Amino acid sequence: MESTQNKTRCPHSKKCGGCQLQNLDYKEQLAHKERTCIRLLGKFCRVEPIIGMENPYHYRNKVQAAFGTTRAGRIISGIYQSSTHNIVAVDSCMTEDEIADRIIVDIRRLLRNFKMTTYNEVTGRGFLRHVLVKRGFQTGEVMVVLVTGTPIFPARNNFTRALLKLHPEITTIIQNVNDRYTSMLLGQNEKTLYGPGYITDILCGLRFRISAKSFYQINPVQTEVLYGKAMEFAELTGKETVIDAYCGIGTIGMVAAKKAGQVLGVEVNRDAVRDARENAKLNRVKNIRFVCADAGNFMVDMANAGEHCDVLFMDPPRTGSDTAFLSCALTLAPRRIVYVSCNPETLARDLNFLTKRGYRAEKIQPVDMFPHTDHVECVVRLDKMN
Ligand SMILES: C[S@@+](CC[C@H](N)C(=O)[O-])C[C@H]1O[C@@H](n2cnc3c(N)ncnc32)[C@H](O)[C@@H]1O
Repeated sequence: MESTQNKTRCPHSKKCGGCQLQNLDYKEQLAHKERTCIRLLGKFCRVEPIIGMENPYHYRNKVQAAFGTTRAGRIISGIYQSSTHNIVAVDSCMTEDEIADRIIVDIRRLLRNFKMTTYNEVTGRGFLRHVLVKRGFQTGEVMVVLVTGTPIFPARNNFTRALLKLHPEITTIIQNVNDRYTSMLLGQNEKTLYGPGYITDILCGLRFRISAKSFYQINPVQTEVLYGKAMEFAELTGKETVIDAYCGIGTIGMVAAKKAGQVLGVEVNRDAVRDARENAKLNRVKNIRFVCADAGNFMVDMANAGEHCDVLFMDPPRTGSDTAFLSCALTLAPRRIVYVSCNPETLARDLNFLTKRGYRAEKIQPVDMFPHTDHVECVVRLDKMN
């Protein structure tokens, strides 16, 4: 009988805790996720077989590493041990982009060469806290964000030059200052040290600009599968008024705009909305506009103004949506809701609300966006009952 152990079992797994399913082979992981979806969502309608990846390794286009110094004075970089601020030294990870991992290792080496320090969260002293790397898998463009505890960057130009010499594939370098005692990775202030301050990537045939603080799906291969299902479920004919709620940089709305009358995107993150507006221009999409607002407040305003919507796409964060949003969605009464979710538990809660108030779940499609972890993405089609 074939072993159920994953052949590339990770040496850091016990301390890191990020890949909860890495001891199962990939087929078993998919079966496990499918069972979770059926347990949580099966009461709403049939759950389709999960769509997995052909190559479920190094799929993450966004990699972040915490930097610190051991008691012996050695600089380390890696991942926080789950639920702690202890850094587990990791140079490569089976889920992360390999180019991004190599850049982070070289930044660590450069710190030593430049005699630069790492930030100490307890004393509030020191320089480098985190490094964030984002790579456009289609374009090859690479963003490096150096998150520092202080705005003062002594050897800035020489450091930037040395990094670019080692990694000419880097297209932009940003310094982000985060001097607060917080678990948030990025601070408010950022300064572009090299390049345009953003990268672009191509998804579903469209080009998207991505800033440091904007959300972009971390597995672009499966995102195309996910969005493909979302569009299939929406069954747009070219005439509809569509809302893309929690729209990020406008990806779902822009794909939908090709087949809709008009699209309105709403997103709370200002940088993401700026990206979304630029993305509409970049792709010459004229039938879309974006509003920077809390999605719940936006829906209340839409409902109060008696606005109309045929199809509502919603893709909230892991916490799911809220009652203000869902109640006003009922008032707007779109004939179809396409709900994209990265958390089947909050999805079940929100489906419970909607299916008790006039909507029926017609299709549920799990997509594996996060191999080796226990996270699973789903797209659901809900139709309004007459
Ligand atoms: C899971 S992401 C989805 C983004 C986009 N649909 C995509 O596929 O790339 C959720 C987005 O919701 C935004 N968000 C979180 N809370 C929000 C709120 N209360 N109102 C509007 N947007 C919110 C986040 O900034 C993030 O961009």
